[in-house]
Amino acid sequence: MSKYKVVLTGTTWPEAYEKLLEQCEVKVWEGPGPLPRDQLLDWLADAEGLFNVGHVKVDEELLDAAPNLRVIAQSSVGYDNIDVEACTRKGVPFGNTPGVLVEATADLTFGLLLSAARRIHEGWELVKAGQWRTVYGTDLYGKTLGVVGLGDIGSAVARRAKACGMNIIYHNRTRRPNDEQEGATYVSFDELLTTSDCIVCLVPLSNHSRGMFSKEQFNKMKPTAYFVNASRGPVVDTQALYDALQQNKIAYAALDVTDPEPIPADHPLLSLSNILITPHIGSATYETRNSMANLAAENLLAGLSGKPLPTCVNQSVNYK
Ligand SMILES: NC(=O)C1=CN([C@@H]2O[C@H](COP(=O)(O)OP(=O)(O)OC[C@H]3O[C@@H](n4cnc5c(N)ncnc54)[C@H](O)[C@@H]3O)[C@@H](O)[C@H]2O)C=CC1
Ligand SMILES: O=C(O)C(=O)CO
Repeated sequence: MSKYKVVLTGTTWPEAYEKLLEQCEVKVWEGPGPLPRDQLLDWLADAEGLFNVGHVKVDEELLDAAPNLRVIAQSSVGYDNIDVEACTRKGVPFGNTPGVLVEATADLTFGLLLSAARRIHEGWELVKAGQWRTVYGTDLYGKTLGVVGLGDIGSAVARRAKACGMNIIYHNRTRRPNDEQEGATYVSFDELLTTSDCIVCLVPLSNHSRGMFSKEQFNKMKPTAYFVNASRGPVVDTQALYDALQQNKIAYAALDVTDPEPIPADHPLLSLSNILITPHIGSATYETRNSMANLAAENLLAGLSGKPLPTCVNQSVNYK
């Protein structure tokens, strides 16, 4: 039987790659740097499957350059880089990787909050500089955590925070009865902003959420507030965040995602003392990234063989 023609926008994990090689003839971009757009479009001319390792933009242009494309699989749960409506219109199922990365991302997100609150990273820098002195932070115990975007990951963060004695409030597009049974309280966005001691953002990037944290929102927060963003950088107005931190409108920010991303070393945010930034590593554990790649490979191989994708975003084209 002839092998399926598949394009990988970058290298993936060995276990998943071996699974693909069993059934696919692959073109994989191994660098240096990101896959050039013209090279990708050229490779897609006869491709039946696209395995999107990063967040390469999938739009009309790309879909028109890939007339034989039967499935797109992405090794991430967020898919703001994918024009899902266009994929659906062209009958191309798209699979992401929900679920498998929840605990790892929740660990990192809560770890950012804890490190910011207790200045763990600052203490380590001082020790390395030969300065053994106390660095004061703030308790999490008894404080109010406001989660904006209480979905799979947000709920896992809330579980961690509850175990640390925090009170949980949330604002969401959908109510979460199970989380409310566990003690979370639904509030308006404004009430969350004005009453939270710590705020964690875990919403998908969309036309609704883009820029949802801007000057108006930071001005409503407590001057003692800790702000954590592990969703997508453009959910936050970066200039507004810089101003809020620089003018002490909020106490501290901890980000795993930025806008722009990667953030340049000379960016003004990096000159501030009340911020901590990690390079989009929420799901970056060996176990989790391997699981994500395996699930993406399952999605791709299912689509190539005309079977429903295990985790398909546009279900209307998942069952042809
Ligand atoms: N930093 C990292 O490495 C990672 C970041 N992420 C980001 O986290 C996001 C959330 O992932 P999951 O929890 O798996 O998704 P999810 O779909 O389970 O939860 C998202 C929640 O946000 C809510 N929501 C959507 N728009 C909203 C808005 N405008 N205002 C308030 N709530 C809103 C939804 O109702 C939903 O409950 C992903 O879309 C991705 O952007 C995900 C994994 C890793
Ligand atoms: O899964 C996602 O959406 C990420 O950001 C990377 O894990």
